[in-house]
Amino acid sequence: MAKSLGHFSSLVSFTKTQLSRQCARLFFRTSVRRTVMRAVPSILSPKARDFSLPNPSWGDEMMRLYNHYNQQGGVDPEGGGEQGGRWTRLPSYNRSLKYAIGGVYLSKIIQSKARLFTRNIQQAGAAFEYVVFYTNDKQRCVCVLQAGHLLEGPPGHVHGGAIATMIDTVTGSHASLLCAPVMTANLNVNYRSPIPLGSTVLIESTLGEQEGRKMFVSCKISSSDGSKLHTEATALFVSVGVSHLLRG
Ligand SMILES: CCCCCCCC/C=C\CCCCCCCC(=O)SCCNC(=O)CCNC(=O)[C@H](O)C(C)(C)COP(=O)(O)OP(=O)(O)OC[C@H]1O[C@@H](n2cnc3c(N)ncnc32)[C@H](O)[C@@H]1OP(=O)(O)O
Repeated sequence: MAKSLGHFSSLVSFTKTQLSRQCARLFFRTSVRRTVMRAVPSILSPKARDFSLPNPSWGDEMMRLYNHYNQQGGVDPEGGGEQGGRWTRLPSYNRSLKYAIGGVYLSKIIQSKARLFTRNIQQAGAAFEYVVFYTNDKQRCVCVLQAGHLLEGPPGHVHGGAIATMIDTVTGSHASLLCAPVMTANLNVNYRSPIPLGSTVLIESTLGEQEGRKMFVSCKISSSDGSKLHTEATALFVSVGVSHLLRG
């Protein structure tokens, strides 16, 4: 940690203008894919905790579904063939914006106490316990969510804002796989049936049309056995340049 802080501190002296200029140059020089790959080692530092791995708070259903999707080369039960049918787990940390843009960090965010909204509660199992998997062709993502007791809205059920948060997170992570960074431009949610607090549900995200910087993603939440539809949603993500994030 001290080592990485030392690394960041050498960048702290960047002015906003200098940083914006450098980021813009780097953004155009490198492809987004390469940018993301360069960021991966810093995200995957040995000291960072991956929150999408099992912990003792995970119930039987959460574990069952985790094991189902996590099996190496596990095949999607709905088919999809070799190409789209295998699932890969997406690691998850408590900082979303450790974006390293060709080695230049967003220092004003790094210096803050910012934490990823869905990963900021210490007590395991109290809030959002989830893991996201994506297919090889990146057309689909599935999230297994166990909704903890701190997410209560209506008595005994999950708060609608918490549901929207998870939809934004899953569809946003999905869009980020294809073109990071992205921002949510539009999110439409239809709540069909309440989600019992403590239950485990499946959040499925499907990539729709892509038009330039725009990515349309649809999403549904169903009970873990698929028998009940809880929520349907559509989202629009717009890919942005790093300078957009620095605008403040
Ligand atoms: C190393 C990195 C690794 C990466 C991997 C990360 C892993 C993932 C990690 C953790 C996952 C967490 C995932 C969480 C995800 C959460 C995301 C959020 O919650 S974002 C916060 C809420 N959103 C905002 O605050 C946006 C505010 N709005 C804006 O900033 C702008 O309006 C923006 C960027 C959306 C668009 O602004 P413009 O100036 O860039 O572009 P313009 O020209 O306005 O729009 C572009 C196109 O989009 C359409 N558009 C824009 N907004 C629209 C809207 N609301 N409805 C319909 N169309 C819209 C426009 O009509 C235009 O379309 P035409 O190109 O003309 O066809």
